[in-house]
Amino acid sequence: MPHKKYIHQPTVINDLAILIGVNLIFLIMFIQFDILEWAYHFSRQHEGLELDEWIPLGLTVALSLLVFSYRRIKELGEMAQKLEQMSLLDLLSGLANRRAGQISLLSWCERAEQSQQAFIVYQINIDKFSKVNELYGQLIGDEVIKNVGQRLKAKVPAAAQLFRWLDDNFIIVIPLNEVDTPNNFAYKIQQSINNKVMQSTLSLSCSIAYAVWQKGQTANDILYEVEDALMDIKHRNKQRVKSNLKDALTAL
Ligand SMILES: Nc1nc2c(ncn2[C@@H]2O[C@H](COP(=O)(O)OP(=O)(O)OP(=O)(O)O)[C@@H](O)[C@H]2O)c(=O)[nH]1
Repeated sequence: MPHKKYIHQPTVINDLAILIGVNLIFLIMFIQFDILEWAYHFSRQHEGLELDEWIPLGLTVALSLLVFSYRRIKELGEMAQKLEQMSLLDLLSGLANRRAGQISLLSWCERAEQSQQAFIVYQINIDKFSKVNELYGQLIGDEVIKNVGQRLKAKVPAAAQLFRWLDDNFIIVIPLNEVDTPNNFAYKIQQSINNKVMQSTLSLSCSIAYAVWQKGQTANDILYEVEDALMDIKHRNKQRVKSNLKDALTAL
């Protein structure tokens, strides 16, 4: 059975109210005009119409339609659930996508605000990825993205989350207490990517920026911060790690 969030509650309440109202009117009519008694006599007087067969048949058809509708509603709910899951997945890498990340970051900020437990957002960008496409073709480029995604996944602990953000960018959100030092974690990630890819001659490197959540920061604030840091190192130099660590630690 799909989760109740996939059932549109206001229309359910509306429809139930209408059904109850209509059935109450029928009930009053049945009592007022002795409908069953009348139907019984009518069917006796008009044996040829076979009403004693048609009426029970009508009831079983109504019951069947009820079961049929219930099963279709259930199917629709399950489909909505699957569509929602698909809308949160990046089809190429199989990782959670940017939409999932944006939704999830809101909860990270909310939880951090309540518990004062900081977290870190890392943004990882493959250096000169467009060259991979140019030299080896888009399909190999796709394989590289998948491969990098798998390497990152292997480095991400259960308490953290990994997203394919955009193009050749990935985001990792991790509680601050899950890393020995934020820089070390960044270097570990960098090492796992700065390698030959898929046993080929193709070698990759990446740039990483990170921002430590500070009290009062919204999801957008921290995303701007990490993106800004990444742009900065991309413009200056590749294969670097940049962060707001000093500011964040003093603010905690
Ligand atoms: N094969 C493949 N390529 C993609 C995909 N998504 C984005 N790209 C390509 O990734 C490239 C991203 O390149 P850019 O962000 O411009 O820069 P870059 O070449 O990585 O250079 P720097 O970021 O400056 O190091 C573009 O050429 C996009 O066409 C994808 O899903 N598959």
